[in-house]
Amino acid sequence: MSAAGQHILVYPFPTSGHFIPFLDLTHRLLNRRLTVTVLVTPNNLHLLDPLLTRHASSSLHHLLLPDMDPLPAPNLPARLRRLRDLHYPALLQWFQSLTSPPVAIFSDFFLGWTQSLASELGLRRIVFSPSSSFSYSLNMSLCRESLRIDDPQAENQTLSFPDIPNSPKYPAYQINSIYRTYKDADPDKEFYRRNWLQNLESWGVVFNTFSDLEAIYIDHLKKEIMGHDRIWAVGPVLGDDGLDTTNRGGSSSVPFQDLVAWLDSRDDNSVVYVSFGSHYVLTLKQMDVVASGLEESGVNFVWSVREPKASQVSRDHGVIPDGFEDRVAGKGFLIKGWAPQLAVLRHRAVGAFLTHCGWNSTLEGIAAGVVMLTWPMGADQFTNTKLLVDECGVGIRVGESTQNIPESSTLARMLVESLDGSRAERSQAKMLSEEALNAVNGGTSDNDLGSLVKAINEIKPSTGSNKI
Ligand SMILES: O=c1ccn([C@@H]2O[C@H](COP(=O)(O)OP(=O)(O)O[C@H]3O[C@H](CO)[C@@H](O)[C@H](O)[C@H]3O)[C@@H](O)[C@H]2O)c(=O)[nH]1
Repeated sequence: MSAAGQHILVYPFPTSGHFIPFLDLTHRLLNRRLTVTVLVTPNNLHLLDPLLTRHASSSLHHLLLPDMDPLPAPNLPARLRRLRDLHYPALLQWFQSLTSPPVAIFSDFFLGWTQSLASELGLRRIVFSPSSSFSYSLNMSLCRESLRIDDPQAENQTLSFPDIPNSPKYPAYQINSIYRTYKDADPDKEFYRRNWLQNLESWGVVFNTFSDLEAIYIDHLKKEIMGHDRIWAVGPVLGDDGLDTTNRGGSSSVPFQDLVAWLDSRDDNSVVYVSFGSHYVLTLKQMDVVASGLEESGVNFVWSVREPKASQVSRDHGVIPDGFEDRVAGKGFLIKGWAPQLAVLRHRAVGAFLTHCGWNSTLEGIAAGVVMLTWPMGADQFTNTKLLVDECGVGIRVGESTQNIPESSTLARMLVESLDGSRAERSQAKMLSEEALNAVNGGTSDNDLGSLVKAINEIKPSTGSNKI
C-alpha cells in the first residue's frame, strides 16, 4: 500500500446543495489516501457520519466552527460576509497553532475570501465548484462586467454573453437575482463580486462535472479565464465507492424499505420523481399546478414536498391541496421532508424527473439516465436547463420560475409523454448516462481525480512566507 498523502483542509459552504457533493468528493480523496480535515458547522456535523464509518480516524478529521449567529442573514452576500468575519480569524489561529498544517485550502466557490487567508499563510487554495463550468463562466462574466439590471420593466430584455462558448443569451429574469436587485454601490453586492473574483487568483479549480458534458466550457476556462490547466473535472461525484446512499445528505423522512417496496411493485420507467431541491419552496400557484398536473396525468409518482422553514413562511407559500393524498392513493408516494433522492432516481421504475435543475439534481438525473422535465426557479438553474434541453437533448421544458407556469392540463400531458419509451430524449438519456458513469469508472473524471491528487501530493509544505 502506498504511503499516506498530504493533508488538506476541505471547507464546504454549509448548505445541502454545496455540502453533499463536496463530502462525496472528500470520500474519493480519502480513498486516494489524502489526509483531510473537514470544516463543519454544528448543524452539518451529522453529515460526516457516513464518512467517519468508512475512513480511519488518522486520515479524516474535522474542525468544528460555529455557524453564523442564529439571526437569518437578509441575503446571500450578507451571509457570506458574516461567515468570513467569523471564520477568517478562527482559521488563521487554527493554522498557526499546528506544527504541520494542511498544505492547501480546498474551499467552495462561495468562499473566495479564503484566497486571502491562503496567501497570508503561504498556502495553495483550490476552488470547489458544486455548479457547472458553464454557469461558473457566466458568473465570471457577470462579476467582471458588474451587470446592473434594476429596472423591473426590463425583465424581458435580452442579455448576450458573446465571450462564452455558444454565445448564450438570456432574458434578464433568468439571471441570478443577485445581479439584478442590488444597486451598484451596495456594499453586500460589492463584497459578493470581490469574493467571487478572488476565485480567479486560486491555484486550481475542481468541477463536479465531466468532460463529455462540458468540454467546451472547461476548455474556455483553462484558456480564456484562468490561463492554466489546473482545472479538474471529476464528476459526477455521487457518493459511490462504498458510501451508504440511503441517508445521503440526511436521513429519509419515510421508511426507506417502504419506499423501495412501493417502487419495486411498479414497471420499469413508469414513475416520475418530483423534487425542487433542498430549499426551494413552491408558491401556492406552482403547488396547485404540480398537484393538479400529477392528478390529471394519472402517472405513478414520488413527490418530495418541501415545507417552508420558519424564515420561508409567507402568505404565498404552497400547501398540498385538501384531499389530494386520498385522490392519488395508489398512484402517488409523498415524502414530506428529506427524500433519499439518489436511491429513488436510480431505481429501475423511475423513468422521468420533474426538477428545478439544481446542478446536483441535474447530474443525478443524467447519471440515472432519466428524462428531465425542467422547471428552473433561479440561481444557475436556467443555465443547467439550457444544457439539458438544447445541448444534450435529454430535457423537456415544462415551466420557468413564476414567469411561466404551465396549465395543469399541459403539465399532465408532458408527464405522460416523459414516460413514453419511444421519445428521443429517452434514448439520449441512456447514452448520456453511460458517458457519465464511464467518466467516473476509469474514464476522464477518474483521470482528472488522479491528476488532482498527484498535484496536491507534489505541493511543497509552506515555509510560513506569504509568497507561493
Ligand atoms: O429531499 C431531498 C432534497 C434534496 N436532496 C439532495 O440534495 C441535493 C440538492 O442539490 P441541487 O439539486 O443542486 O439543488 P439545491 O438544493 O437547490 O442546490 C443549490 O446549490 C446547487 C449547487 O451549487 C445549485 O446548482 C442550485 O441551483 C442551488 O439551489 C441533491 O444532491 C439531492 O439529491 C435529497 O437527497 N433529498
